[in-house]
Amino acid sequence: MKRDPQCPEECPSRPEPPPAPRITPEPTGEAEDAELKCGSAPVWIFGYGSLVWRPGFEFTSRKVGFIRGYSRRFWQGDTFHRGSEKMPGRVVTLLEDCGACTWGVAYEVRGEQIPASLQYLNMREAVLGGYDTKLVKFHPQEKDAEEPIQALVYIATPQNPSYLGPASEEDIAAQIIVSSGCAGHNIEYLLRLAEFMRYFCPQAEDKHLFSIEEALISILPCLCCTEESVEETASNPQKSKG
Ligand SMILES: N[C@@H](CCC(=O)N[C@@H](CS)C(=O)NCC(=O)O)C(=O)O
Repeated sequence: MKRDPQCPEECPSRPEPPPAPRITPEPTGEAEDAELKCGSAPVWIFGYGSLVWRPGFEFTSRKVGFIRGYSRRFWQGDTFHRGSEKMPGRVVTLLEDCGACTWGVAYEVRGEQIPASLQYLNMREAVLGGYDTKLVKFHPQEKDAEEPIQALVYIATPQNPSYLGPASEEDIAAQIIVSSGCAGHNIEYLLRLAEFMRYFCPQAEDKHLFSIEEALISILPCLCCTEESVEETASNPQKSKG
């Protein structure tokens, strides 16, 4: 399979850093509190799913780029944001995959933004979504970017109770079509991620993502028409089946 040109052919020589300790949003003491709030060091948060188009927290800057050694997969179930207990939706997580790359957005947070963003993401990703935190090396797409940036990433591992694991792209598309939750329809989640990749990372490959989008459009052909029809179908998929 052709690899993304940015990715190494062989596995990265150095193993990834150990998983980040679970970050408690409230600093433990005065010193930590002051450091977090007034510390000059920024924290970078890497998003590769809904975070690329709906971060939901304040940030100082953001960069498009990639992390090595992972593939993005719609293998995490979601019974809150894009699904329900009865009809879980499917959202993305990362699968360790030597030689692969996952493209997304890294957000720089500083000062007061740090505790606020971590508290918000702890609730959205960990408590409601079943994701764990890990530290990874983020490679900005700018050609003149020297060093990779250490970033925090939220990954749903197979051990979390909402993990669904592999399925055919057709079955994943069919599950997405019938799922919606508090944040909106699962169709919107898929299409906005595909739109982000086409617009901001046109050079990147993501066969899994675009195969699911293709399967979804073959089931709901109206989706390839206009933005309005996408909104319309996302809010009322039964009607668009004709
Ligand atoms: N951690 C990934 C995936 C995040 C994700 O999609 N998490 C779900 C939680 S189940 C979410 O935040 N959904 C909000 C939404 O769908 O708008 C990322 O960095 O983007």
